[in-house]
This record gives sequence, C-alpha cells and structure tokens, in this order.
Amino acid sequence: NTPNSLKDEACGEVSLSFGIYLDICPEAEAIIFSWVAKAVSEDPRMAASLLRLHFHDCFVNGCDASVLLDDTDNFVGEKTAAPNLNSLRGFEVIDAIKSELEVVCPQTVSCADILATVARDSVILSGGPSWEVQTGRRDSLSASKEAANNNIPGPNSTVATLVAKFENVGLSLNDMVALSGAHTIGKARCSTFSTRLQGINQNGPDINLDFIASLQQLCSGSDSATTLAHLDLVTPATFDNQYYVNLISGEGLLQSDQVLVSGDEQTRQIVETYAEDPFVFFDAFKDSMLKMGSIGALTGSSGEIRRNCRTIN
Ligand code: HEM
Ligand SMILES: [Ca+2]
Repeated sequence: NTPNSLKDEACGEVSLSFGIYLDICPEAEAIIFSWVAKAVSEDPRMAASLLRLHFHDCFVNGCDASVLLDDTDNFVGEKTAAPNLNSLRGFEVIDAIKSELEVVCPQTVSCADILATVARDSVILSGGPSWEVQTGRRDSLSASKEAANNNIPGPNSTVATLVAKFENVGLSLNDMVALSGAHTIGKARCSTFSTRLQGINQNGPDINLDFIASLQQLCSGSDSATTLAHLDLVTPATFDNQYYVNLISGEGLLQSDQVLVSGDEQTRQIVETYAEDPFVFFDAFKDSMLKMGSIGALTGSSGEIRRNCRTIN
C-alpha cells in the first residue's frame, strides 16, 4: 500500500485516493458534513441509518451507489430486497446533498462517494473516530435485488455464515467483528431479533434472561411489526465500544451479534479486546471501513457520475 491509496482487495488495483475533491470540488466535504450534521441534529438515529446505507451499498457488487437506484422498466432496484425493505432510511438526506452538489459542481461528486463520506461523518457526529475518507468511486448503471438478497448477511446467521458473506466481498473475520461494532448505534425491528425472544441462541441457553424478558415485553404489543429496540441498550446514540461490553453480558440484540461471543472462540477473543479498549476498536473500525469502502469500486471510465442518485443519467 502506498501512503495515499489503498489496494482494492477485490481486483488488486490501486483505485481510490484521498482528497480528490480538494481540487475539483473543494467545498464538497464541507457541504456533505453540514447536511449530515443537520439531519442528525433533527433525528439522531439518522447517523445509524446513513452508516448502514454505505454497508448495504458496498456488499452488493461493490460501493457503486446501486442501493440508491429506484426501480425502472429495465431492472428492479435493491430497495425492495429483504434486508432493505421497510428498513433502509436516509435516502432524502442523500438527495438533499446531491442537489446542492449539482449546483456547486455539476456531475463531479459521485453518489457512491457521497455514501462513503456520509458514513464517516455519521460516525464522527455520534462521537466515534474520524478518518480521511477515500474517494474516486463512480456510480453504477444498474442494481441487483438478487445480489442484495444473497450477499447481505441476515440477523440469524451463524459465525460461519457471517464469515463467509464477508469473505465473499474480500473482508476477513477481523473486519466482520470490527464492522459489527456499527451496531453501537441505531435500532432494529422486533422481527429481526425474534429468535432472541425464544431465549435460546445458536449455542445453548442465553445467559441473560432478564434481557430476553425485557425484549419479550417490548415486542408483545399489537404493533410489534414496527416496534424498534436499540441495538445498544446502554449508549444507543453514541459511537463507542459499549456494543462489545453488551455482548459479554448477553445483551446483544441480534442473534448475529450475540453469536460473536457464544458461537466462536476466535470472534469471542476479539470482542473481549474491543470491550476492554475503545481505542483498539476505533482503530480496527477505521481500517475495516476503508477496506469495506474500497470493495469493487468503479473507477476510470466504468459507470458514470449520476446527476440524481435515484436514476441513471
Ligand atoms: C455482521 C452482519 C450484520 C448483520 C446480520 C446486520 C443486520 C442488521 C439488522 C437486521 C438491522 C436492523 C434492521 C431493521 O430492523 O430494520 C441492522 C441495523 C443496523 N446495521 Fe447492521 N448488520 C450487520 C453488519 C453491519 C455493518 C457492517 C454495518 C455498518 C458498518 C451495520 C450497520 C447497522 C446500523 C448502523 C444499523 C441501525 C440502522 C438504523 O437505525 O436505521 N451493520 N443490521
Ligand atoms: Ca453505543
């Protein structure tokens, strides 16, 4: 790796770089940050939702803003795929950013780069680490609902399945455990952790039945389809290492969270390290975000710079 670029794990080429907009659209990063700050001040959960958009983009044919495309006559978009439907949020924030950028520097800043930058800004605004974001991605000309269904891991996954889905996009077990720490902010619907309500996880009985009982109570209402729980019950809107502390006390919300301590010795040891030292977690998270952000990026003359993130030009 050279100092200002990261090897693209997927294709082995050096493709993205730091600071490209400093020359071609110097205000871009500040414009993006101010929109994210506004959105997060109005709705703190928006930080979580925006961070998740980048993940759901990158896992489906690379970080190419495919997740933002609406359905067309030629293809079905990814918004109705199982992991995304009635779940992804924040599209309006991306639209607002893109509209202003199109006025200031037309067809210069890609939607995929907006997603990567917004994810970083969301972490900063929630009290997490800061890092220099890599840019230079171009936007896809299509989307894949099928790949969204297949590639994005589900909340009932075992550690083996989680590892497989991450390795499928060039990310390691270490990246998987560090990136799961994104669940230190945001919320999930009762339907996504229904297996936890049964008080049995993939690897034996739960160690924290009080926690399970509180979830059962929360999800017992008639509106349980839309009821939400904090992914991190202790500091739900702060980007910290509390998520890992919770896992050790049996208070992981999703099955795919809790299995990181109950389902695998290797992942359990990493969880313990992050639970002990937030700065070790922050460093790992930054590194893994850069790796995730470089998955299958479109560069050179592939793809395009969309004028509207919802449609191809
Ligand atoms: C390890 C595998 C993962 C699984 C199985 C998983 C699954 C889920 C599920 C089921 C939800 C709740 C969705 C809902 O109820 O609508 C969720 C929320 C969330 N996920 Fe993940 N996720 C994973 C990894 C990641 C990664 C890598 C990131 C980002 C780096 C991330 C960021 C988030 C955030 C921030 C939320 C809260 C979103 C909000 O409040 O709007 N997740 N995840
Ligand atoms: Ca937290």
